[in-house]
Amino acid sequence: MSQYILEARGLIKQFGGHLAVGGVDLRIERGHIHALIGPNGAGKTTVFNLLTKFLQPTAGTITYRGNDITRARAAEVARMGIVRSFQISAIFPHLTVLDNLRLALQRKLGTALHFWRNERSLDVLNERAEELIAAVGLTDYTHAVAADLSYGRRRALEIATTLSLEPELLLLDEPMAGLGREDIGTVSNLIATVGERYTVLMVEHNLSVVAALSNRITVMARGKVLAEGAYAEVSKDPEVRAAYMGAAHD
Ligand SMILES: Nc1ncnc2c1ncn2[C@@H]1O[C@H](COP(=O)(O)OP(=O)(O)OP(=O)(O)O)[C@@H](O)[C@H]1O
Repeated sequence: MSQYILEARGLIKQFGGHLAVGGVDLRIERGHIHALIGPNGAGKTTVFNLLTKFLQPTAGTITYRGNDITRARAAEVARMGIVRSFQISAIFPHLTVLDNLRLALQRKLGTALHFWRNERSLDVLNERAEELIAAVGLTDYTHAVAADLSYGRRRALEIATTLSLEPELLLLDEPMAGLGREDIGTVSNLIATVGERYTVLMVEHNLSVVAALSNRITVMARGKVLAEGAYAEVSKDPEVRAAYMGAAHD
């Protein structure tokens, strides 16, 4: 078994005449929290869209657990265990935390019509929902309505609904976006915990969070990979500093 759960080679995405991703190689090691960073417009979201098959690459290959998924469909790769948070795991604001989880689990089982007839399967569902709620630290909020939760707890709920799909590779799209300082600490700790069980690839602009959480980072600028490695090394790279970190820290 390769140490890399996902490998992208020579990824290119052209939008009309615009080269959004211009030949990106990316390797995600199993068990790592890997961050994809770079200034606005670098191509990070486009890479996420290519990996999750929301977009088809103009050229290049993507291999997941040794399988070529370059031409696979989004639903297929999700079933294979590449699950993206925040875009697809919409939560229902008027439902409780428990009901959001039950719904997410029910969707996954695809037994919407028959499910509620069988009380035992309902119990199994409740048990799993409660496990997931505990895993993201929301047990005290099990019966709270999602809309009443703080932003940080809502994000925790989003992570729980994503985990309900049993991912192997979890893609987090700017998990700190819109959070206040206190919530950043909570969600950051949660990602660290989640990272003990799952491989994580995250796009994140908050460099302190990236520095604290990531085993490895890839820096993109203008559609290309500028550098890759541990945060401590990469953050010293003059080219990276000039393109991104220097600008962010000055
Ligand atoms: N659907 C599209 N059609 C045309 N151009 C696009 C499309 N999606 C992205 N682009 C362009 O591709 C480039 C890369 O965009 P992308 O959103 O991937 O960058 P990003 O690194 O995620 O930026 P940000 O940090 O601001 O989210 C940008 O110039 C953007 O305008």
